[in-house]
Amino acid sequence: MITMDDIVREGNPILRKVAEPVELPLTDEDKQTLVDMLEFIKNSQDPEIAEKYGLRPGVGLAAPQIGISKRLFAIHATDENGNLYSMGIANPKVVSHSVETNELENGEGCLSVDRDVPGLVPRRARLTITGVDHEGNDVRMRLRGYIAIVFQHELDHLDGIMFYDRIEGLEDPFKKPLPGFAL
Ligand SMILES: OCN(O)CCCc1ccccc1
Ligand code: NI
Repeated sequence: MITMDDIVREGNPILRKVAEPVELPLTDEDKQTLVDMLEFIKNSQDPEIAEKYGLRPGVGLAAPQIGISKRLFAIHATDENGNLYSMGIANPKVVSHSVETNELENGEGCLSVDRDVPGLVPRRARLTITGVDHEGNDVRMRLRGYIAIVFQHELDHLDGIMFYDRIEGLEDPFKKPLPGFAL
């Protein structure tokens, strides 16, 4: 089972890589990765299991966070209407999105970030994504509200983007100092 020891923390370059698409149909290995990530997220939300194994609760997990630079992530989250999204997705693609943005009023966090980084994280209010789920089925989902935000947090991980990169006016804490002559 995946535990916090398997979760890569900020500073590890894998979190800044653009992850590779996976071959289709899904290999058994990639299916297992999605199943393992989904199991971790469910475990992290179970008070007993989370307590027993010291898991930090999360609603999503992207493969780069467990050291696998592939376009795979898993989500186990309930939206404002009580709809549960519990799935693994391979090669997710945003096929359309709103101009309108939305953000969680308390900002975001990340299992790969062991510190609080306050600030609003602007995200698309609505988006349509396609992909392949952990059972190999094609999926197409129109997302809005909380679940749209969760999906975008995970999608960003596949492109090497961390939530704090999107906080207005926050200098990227890991930006390399520019050579002397640059402003
Ligand atoms: O990448 C997953 N992760 O680090 C766990 C937290 C996910 C998450 C947290 C706040 C808002 C959206 C998504
Ligand atoms: Ni994250």
